[in-house]
Amino acid sequence: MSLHGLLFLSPPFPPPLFYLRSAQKDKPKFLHINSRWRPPFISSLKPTNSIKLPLNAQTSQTPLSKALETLAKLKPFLQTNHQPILLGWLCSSISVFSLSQIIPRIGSFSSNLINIVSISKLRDQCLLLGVFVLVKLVACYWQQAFLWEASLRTVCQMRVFVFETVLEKELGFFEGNDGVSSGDIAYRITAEASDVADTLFALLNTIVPNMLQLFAMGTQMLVISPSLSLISAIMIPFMALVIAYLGEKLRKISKRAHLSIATLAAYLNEVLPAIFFVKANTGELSEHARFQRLAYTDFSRHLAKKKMKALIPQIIQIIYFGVLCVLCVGFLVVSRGSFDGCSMVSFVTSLVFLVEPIQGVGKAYNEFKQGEPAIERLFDLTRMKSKVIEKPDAIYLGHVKGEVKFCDVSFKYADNMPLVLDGLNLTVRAGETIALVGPSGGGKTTLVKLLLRLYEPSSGSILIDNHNIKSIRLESLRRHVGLVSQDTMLFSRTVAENIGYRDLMSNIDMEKVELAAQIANADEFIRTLPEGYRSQIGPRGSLLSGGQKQRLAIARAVYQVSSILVLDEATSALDSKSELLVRQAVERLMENYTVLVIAHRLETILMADRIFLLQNGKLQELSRSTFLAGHHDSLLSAGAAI
Ligand SMILES: Nc1ncnc2c1ncn2[C@@H]1O[C@H](COP(=O)(O)OP(=O)(O)OP(=O)(O)O)[C@@H](O)[C@H]1O
Repeated sequence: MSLHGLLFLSPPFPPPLFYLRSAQKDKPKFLHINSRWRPPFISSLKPTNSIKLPLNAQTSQTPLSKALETLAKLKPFLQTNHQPILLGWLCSSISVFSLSQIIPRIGSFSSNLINIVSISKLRDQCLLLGVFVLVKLVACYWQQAFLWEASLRTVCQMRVFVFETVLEKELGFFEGNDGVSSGDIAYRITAEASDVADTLFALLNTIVPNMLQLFAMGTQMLVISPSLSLISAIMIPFMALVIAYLGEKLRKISKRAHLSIATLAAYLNEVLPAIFFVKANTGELSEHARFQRLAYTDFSRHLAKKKMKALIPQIIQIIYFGVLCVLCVGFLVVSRGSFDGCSMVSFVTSLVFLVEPIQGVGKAYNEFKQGEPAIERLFDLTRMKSKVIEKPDAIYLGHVKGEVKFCDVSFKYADNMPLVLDGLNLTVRAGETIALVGPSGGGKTTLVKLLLRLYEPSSGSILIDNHNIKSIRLESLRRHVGLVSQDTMLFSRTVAENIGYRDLMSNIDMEKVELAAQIANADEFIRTLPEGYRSQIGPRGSLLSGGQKQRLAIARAVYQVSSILVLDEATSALDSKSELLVRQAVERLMENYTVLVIAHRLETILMADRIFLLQNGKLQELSRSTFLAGHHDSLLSAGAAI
């Protein structure tokens, strides 16, 4: 496996809102970069790591405990946004109050209109009615505006929190050891988080206004007929049971729909970046068939979800009105004569207005059940603690000479997997260059991952200048170990931003950028680009040639002023001129750094001070003559890294 995996899900370049874990680890803060747009709430976003989530739930839960657990996850985020929520609810009570004033006024206004009372009285009534209508409309607008702000802000904070947690995960999480593909992660944080915003809005926009209406209409019914109100009230727990049952069904169907769309997104994420390969191998037909299958699965699952959503309100209405009619008719027959027609009309009118909020609550509950899988899947990403943990007393290394020691290092990717490295020992002196060769799958890349502390060794230790890397701050360690990976990971940014990637959050030093480019033999071609160092290089550096990409990657490693460089030499063949330029750049690096090179070219191997063969988890030093005499050919036939 190549180093491609190391950067497979590299963080995207700063979005408008960017969360920085600064050098002072305990003081995270939000920064805004290159963005004119600034959401009004952003200044009040709380640092996300101040949010404490409840512990994850256990298996075998009832729907209610599951719902409560989901709400508990949202609670800390909602609490930080209590202000717009309360303002929204205040507006909703003003709106309900206005409605309660409008309805009787419309009645008396229309009767006055028919009976032609004085014009001035009609005008006053009309004005008052107009004021209440206006207040209701304005309150209704602000209710929705505040509640949308609360929902979207909550989701924005959740996204930042989840992304921060995802970034802190060890590499294994992204390499699929936990079964989550990068496309799936992206889908959860983008589209599914938007679903959560809709769910939150539905909940917040329903609870208080509907409760108020329920209360107002319930009081009116109680005044008209307490016994008939009691009969109607009996229906509520029964209806709650029906709604809960159907809601649980909807949750399961929604979860399947979420999974199918996430699979579709993950598939596209995998196949579109590989379109070059697909076309070169005329794979369009098979990819089309695969996409069609996935799209059809998604279609059928979403259709099932929509049908269920449409069915639920109908079932609720049929049951509610059916049972209520039977009960009311029975009551009227029993209490014949004691209930006049006018009271009956008022009672039924109130009942109709009472059913509306009950249905609203049912709808909101179903929205919640529909959004619950999205919330679960989003927070699932925050589970599983990284095994690579920075010690609280980890030290910051200002300068290192560059001596690297592997002491008895063993490693396997999972308990049920074979050892990739088996009691490996290696000492690289400061300033020395060693070439690592060996058969494909021999563990060369794994060795590098351990040095960068992207994984933890199963046993043994790795030292840099006699400091165990476990006792060094991760940021400091990775600043001292520069990496030029086989698959040069470049981003859709300018040349300067790609070279000065380390300093994107502060100021990129242009002098250093140019110097690094000169060392990497890249300066010349960069100056021929339309805007020089400010030229955009396209997605993944698509506007550059293979050799130019490699030199840019080398320049990036040089820029970071590492003492130790890991070079995973690209296997892709370059034309002889490009190859010479890259080799010259590598030679320059070898003069100033401790270099571990996973070498694929004979010239590079021969440039190294020492050559090591990594095979069956063990390391064996080869003299130049031994290598040339025997191993060169045998390694080539075994598909080795030369
Ligand atoms: N994330 C992973 N999870 C499980 N196994 C892995 C993972 N990454 C690599 N392996 C396995 O570990 C072994 C060593 O892989 P590694 O990538 O270190 O080899 P390599 O020597 O760099 O190979 P190549 O020269 O082909 O790039 C291989 O058998 C590989 O299948």
